[in-house]
Amino acid sequence: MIELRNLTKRYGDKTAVDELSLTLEPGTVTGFLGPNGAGKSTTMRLILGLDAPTSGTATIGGRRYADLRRPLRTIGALLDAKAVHPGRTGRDHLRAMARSQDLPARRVAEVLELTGMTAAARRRAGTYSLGMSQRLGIAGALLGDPRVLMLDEPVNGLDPDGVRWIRTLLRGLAAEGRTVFVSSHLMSEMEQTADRLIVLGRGRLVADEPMSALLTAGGTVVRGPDLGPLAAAVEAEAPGTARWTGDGATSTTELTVSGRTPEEVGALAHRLGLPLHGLAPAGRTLEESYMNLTAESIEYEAATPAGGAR
Ligand SMILES: Nc1ncnc2c1ncn2[C@@H]1O[C@H](COP(=O)(O)OP(=O)(O)OP(=O)(O)O)[C@@H](O)[C@H]1O
Repeated sequence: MIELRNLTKRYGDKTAVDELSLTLEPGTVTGFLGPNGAGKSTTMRLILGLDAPTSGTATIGGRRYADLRRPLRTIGALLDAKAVHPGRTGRDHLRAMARSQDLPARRVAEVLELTGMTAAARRRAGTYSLGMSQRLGIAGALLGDPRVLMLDEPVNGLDPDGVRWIRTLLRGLAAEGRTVFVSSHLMSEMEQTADRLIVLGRGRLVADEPMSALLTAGGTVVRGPDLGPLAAAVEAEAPGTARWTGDGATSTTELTVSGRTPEEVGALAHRLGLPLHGLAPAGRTLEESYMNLTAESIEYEAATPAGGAR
């Protein structure tokens, strides 16, 4: 179990993590999402004691990382797959890790097998592709057979086969009663892997929900050639509930209206005499729910293309 209590990290006047309180439970895969710069990696570094919190605490099974005698037996982590000595073979890297934690050498062969890295184990890590480095990183995280796994973007660089493999692996680890905490930007992947989602925005908790709740989040997506009057009418009645969500690539605009059913939005469009091309409940995919949740907290946003929907 991982517990964060009012965890805060400031770099100068930048607050990377802001009063974050969470409990991550055994037996579940918890997904960690948020826009670039939201503070996900910083949170993970604070849990591993790689950075000191400005205030608040992060504990694993009730103890700070620094107080764990053999940390790899308690928590396995993958933060940066390329943080391996390039001149060392994958096997030597894992052997050194195993020795430092008094783990039996046979465990190295086991995790190499588990991650499909046996054949590449005698090659130098510097020659590995990103996907192979990710696998080696996961092998390292599993080495101590820990009850808690924490992985930062583990599917980054993996081929479709690898993506499916890690999904099955993480689900299996949670089914064994382990605590699995995993960040990703791949919504469709998270939708299939995580039981619970934690969304961070500008260092703060934006949402902490079971996946099932996020996938059935209310609201309506409406599409049509000219939804400006509809957006204005919705905003006049309930400010902050209408949001342009189309990509601006076609002449059809798309509006997401929170807190209203398709029937209500359809009736309003009818009263305004607006033609519609589509009307459907919102939040049916994780990506839609996520975009709604993080709209306010995106720091690094690309400009909408000229003539776009915004
Ligand atoms: N060592 C540091 N010194 C100064 N600022 C930092 C440092 N580490 C992180 N930050 C800042 O803290 C904020 C959070 O960064 P962090 O890397 O935790 O975000 P993230 O959610 O992991 O982003 P991404 O999805 O892009 O990986 C950013 O504004 C970042 O610039």
